[in-house]
Amino acid sequence: MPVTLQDRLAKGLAGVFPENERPRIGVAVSGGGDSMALLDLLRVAGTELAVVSVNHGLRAEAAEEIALVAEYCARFGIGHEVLAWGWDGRGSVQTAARDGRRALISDWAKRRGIGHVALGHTADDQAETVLMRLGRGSGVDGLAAMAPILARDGIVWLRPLLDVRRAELRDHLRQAGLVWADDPSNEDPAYDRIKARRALEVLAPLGVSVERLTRTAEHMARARAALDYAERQLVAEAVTFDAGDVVIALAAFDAAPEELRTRVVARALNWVSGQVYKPRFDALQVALASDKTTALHGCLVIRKAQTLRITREWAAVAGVRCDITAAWDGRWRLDGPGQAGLEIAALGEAGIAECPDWRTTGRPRVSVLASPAVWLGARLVAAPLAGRAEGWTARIRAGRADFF
Ligand SMILES: Nc1ncnc2c1ncn2[C@@H]1O[C@H](COP(=O)(O)OP(=O)(O)OP(=O)(O)O)[C@@H](O)[C@H]1O
Repeated sequence: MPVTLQDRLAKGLAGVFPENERPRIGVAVSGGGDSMALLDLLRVAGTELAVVSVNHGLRAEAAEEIALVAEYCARFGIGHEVLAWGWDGRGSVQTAARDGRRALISDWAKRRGIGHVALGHTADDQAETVLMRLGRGSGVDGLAAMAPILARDGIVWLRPLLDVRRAELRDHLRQAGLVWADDPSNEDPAYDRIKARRALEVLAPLGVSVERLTRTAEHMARARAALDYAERQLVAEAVTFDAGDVVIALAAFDAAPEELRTRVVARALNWVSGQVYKPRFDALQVALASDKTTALHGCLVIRKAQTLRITREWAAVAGVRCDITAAWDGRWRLDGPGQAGLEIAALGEAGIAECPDWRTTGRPRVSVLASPAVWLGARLVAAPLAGRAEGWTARIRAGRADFF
């Protein structure tokens, strides 16, 4: 029996939900061919759906394209919502639109109690992504390209059509007598994605194809899973958490391969700084090779005889101030005898001068300087991580639990 698109969709969704559970899922549909086909395939499969479209307000035709989605949903009695996005003029418009769409859709899903949202990315998108990333010199993570299942922004994103060719979805739409919109920017050679599409044709004599590049992505995803596994073992062996710092025991660390060492330190830098973007690889290599303290990614990497300590850089938090009830630097909460007007700010030079016992913490001075303290205006009230608690305690997100 031939394998149908329905079978391949089912394969793309295999294992996402427990056997007898078929919750309502969200589908992000632009009115383009890929997501319209995804919508139709999911509906025919009997999935309970809620559909969302985002109007980026960038092209006059967007409203008409979304009207196609609305018509489809009305015809089949499926709930459909349109969310509007506006550009604040910052950064690249494409990146801002994509990030904005992601945030709007995930918020929408959470509001509606929807845990999963399906996207219409195809094998062609995946292959183009691999090629673009090759062009940027990406490593294993980048070449693993788009994940079929990804928990992010508080929901799970699904890409059940990553194995299906764009042309097959167009055929499906034609056979089903459905209309879709072709976004004219999908032909604009100014975009990297379109350049990648053309490059694929040029590289065909070398044997490069969508099938082979998607296979590369799958292979890289497996390699990444193996690296994750090894990284967790190294963390279990070598990493401890000390008042918001990450401390790496060099005995176990130095014996590990370079790829694992850089991954662990990159993760530690993100955990301490709260940044989501990874530190630059070359800067990371410099920091790891140095026997001195290095500033990187809003942190200090401090090498001692037996340990590598990653601590918050005081300069990066010197201006960070918040109300006593808020999370300071995105990760610290302070509890104690409250009074009006208290704020949290870094201890800093002014504060440490008033904490004669800071050495009892056993932590380096630079780490203590960047620790959260309670202030009333310019007066230091308490410094729970610098030996001057005054009834205050400092809490941080769980260490090992959310390191990964
Ligand atoms: N404006 C939008 N509103 C809702 N979902 C969208 C929108 N744009 C993209 N998506 C979702 O993200 C997926 C990938 O979008 P992208 O623009 O990269 O691909 P595309 O090839 O243009 O897809 P499509 O043909 O479905 O628009 C789409 O398949 C769809 O699920």
